[in-house]
Amino acid sequence: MWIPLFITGFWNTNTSSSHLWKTKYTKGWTTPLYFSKVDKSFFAPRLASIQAVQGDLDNIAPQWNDSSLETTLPITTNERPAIPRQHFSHLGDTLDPSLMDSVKKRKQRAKEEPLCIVVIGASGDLAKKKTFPALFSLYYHDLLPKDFLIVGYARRQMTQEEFRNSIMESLTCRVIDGPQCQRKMDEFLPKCHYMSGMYDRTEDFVRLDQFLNNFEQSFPNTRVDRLYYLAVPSQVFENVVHHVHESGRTQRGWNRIVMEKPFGKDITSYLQLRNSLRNCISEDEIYRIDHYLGKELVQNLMVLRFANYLFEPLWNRDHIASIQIVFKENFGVEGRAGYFDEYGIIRDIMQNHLLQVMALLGMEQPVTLHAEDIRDEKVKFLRSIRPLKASDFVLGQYRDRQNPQRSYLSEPGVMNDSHTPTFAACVFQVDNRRWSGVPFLMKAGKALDERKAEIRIQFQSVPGGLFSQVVSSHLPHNELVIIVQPDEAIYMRILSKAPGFTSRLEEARLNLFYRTAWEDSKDIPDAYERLILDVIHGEKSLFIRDDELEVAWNIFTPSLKEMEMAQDSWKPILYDYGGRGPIESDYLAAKYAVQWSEGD
Ligand SMILES: NC(=O)C1=CN([C@@H]2O[C@H](COP(=O)(O)OP(=O)(O)OC[C@H]3O[C@@H](n4cnc5c(N)ncnc54)[C@H](OP(=O)(O)O)[C@@H]3O)[C@@H](O)[C@H]2O)C=CC1
Ligand SMILES: O=C1O[C@H](COP(=O)(O)O)[C@@H](O)[C@H](O)[C@H]1O
Repeated sequence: MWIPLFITGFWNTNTSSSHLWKTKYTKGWTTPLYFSKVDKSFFAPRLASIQAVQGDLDNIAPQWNDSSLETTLPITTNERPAIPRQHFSHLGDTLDPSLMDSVKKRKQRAKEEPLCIVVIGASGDLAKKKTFPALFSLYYHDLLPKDFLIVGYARRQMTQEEFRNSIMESLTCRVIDGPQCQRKMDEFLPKCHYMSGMYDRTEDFVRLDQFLNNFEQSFPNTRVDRLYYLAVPSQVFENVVHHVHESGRTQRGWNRIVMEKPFGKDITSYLQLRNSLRNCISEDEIYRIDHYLGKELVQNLMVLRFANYLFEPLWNRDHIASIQIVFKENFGVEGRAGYFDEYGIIRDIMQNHLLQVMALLGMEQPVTLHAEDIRDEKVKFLRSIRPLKASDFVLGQYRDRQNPQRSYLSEPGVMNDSHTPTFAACVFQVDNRRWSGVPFLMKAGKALDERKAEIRIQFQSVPGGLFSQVVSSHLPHNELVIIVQPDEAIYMRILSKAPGFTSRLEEARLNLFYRTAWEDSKDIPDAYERLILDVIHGEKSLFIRDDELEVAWNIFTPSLKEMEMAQDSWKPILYDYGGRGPIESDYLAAKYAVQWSEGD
């Protein structure tokens, strides 16, 4: 049985949502969607969710009988649906009320318990650009506990005033509302303190502990929690965690430690780090952060795939020709050589952020939305990825011929002959039934032509030559494009007949631009806000489990070792600051009959 379902929307009629089933023809747009072999059990949950969007369940329910299913179902709205941001989690909420009860209780408790937040590496780029602004934003939105204290800790000497000035420079209010914002900043900054100390000196951590104890003592009859945020390179983790364990734990509440990626430099150093940390902290207390998992569009990947009927049947080797995951930044390392030169772009971006995105694109549907089920599926998928060889890569390093001071090699702290790549492109093969033969291409680079993170899913070419007289060359692939940042969007590139007396085919887009589709899209929280809040709530689904990391390092380690062993053969190709990166990355893609298609 084929059932046409018309979803009709328009902007300029008087029909209200209570006319939902009465209006058949309206101005505006009408999209017929055909489903085959469907029955009531297929439609019910989907209509319920269209419904939830409209908040009008009672109008649909009376129409819900077998005869209405066999006819056209016109759904009419008098405005573009404003889908609430929390819609999917709301559906999740109703799925498991007992779980939601415990989550609510945890959130409530977290709000009431005083909290000490210690940012280790507070003098650095991450702390300044992301951690403190996120903490401020949580404060601004009244999401931090009523009583809290923030301590920045690093080796650099700074006065309280210098420290507060340095974080003030990067605080902004997501929702601009002038005086309120300034007032909140004035309240927030005095709660931030700086302490200079070494990462390997017991006395310094004892001093830190005393400072935190003083705060705790103002709350004699309640639990007080501690959150340590490690905004330092991973070679420092072991020392810091050891000292926190020895002299920095509170006995009055929970202790949680957030660690930044990359965790280690390869499989050996990761396992060594993991084993050594296990002597000091439990898996429960560790939050391995990968902030790409907190980005709105990355969060939407599972919804897009599994809450829609449309994509999943096409989501495999029979229909998809290639997948590209691209990260570009239009600025260089800018003072972060202390960290970056040791790690390079593969460990900085690919092994974590982009691989996580790839896992969400490639994994099977999890059994439930619970953290462990999602992470189980990611691990299964990651295990199907063939380990990379050096020859799967093109490496690059930026230089600026006009302004040599901006070249990577001129960065303070970078060795004259550093081979650290600031650009890499590579191709993955996935050995499983769904993806065998589909190349997954990844590209990441600093100092390129623009700042962008995006995913492109290219579908197979249309078979047959129906349009060969209209289009001289091959029909272009349909492409699903997901712009993670900036200007979040999801759109589909399709072919369409140009309007008018012509039979010309032109590329067109089916668009979902967040900025115009959702009124509150300017209020999308930064990934770090979400993730830090999750740490405070003890919610782990967006954090990386240890076995995920182990597999991730297994994929990259063989290539990294090869590059290290034969450094001269794997010298990065120099590319111009502000350009597209080495042309060799185009040749790499061409080997798989793919063209990087960023930019349109
Ligand atoms: N910057 C960003 O946008 C992001 C960074 N990250 C991750 O955060 C971590 C820190 O990155 P970022 O802040 O950019 O790096 P920085 O180079 O700014 O380092 C942060 C701080 O760590 C200390 N530090 C740096 N290098 C060393 C070293 N070799 N040994 C000991 N201490 C060192 C310095 O503090 P001091 O000398 O004062 O002790 C520095 O201020 C990295 O793991 C990175 O992957 C993750 C997401 C985004
Ligand atoms: O983890 C990192 O991410 C940032 C980019 O983060 P984004 O949210 O601005 O895309 C990158 O600059 C940095 O090198 C890296 O460590």
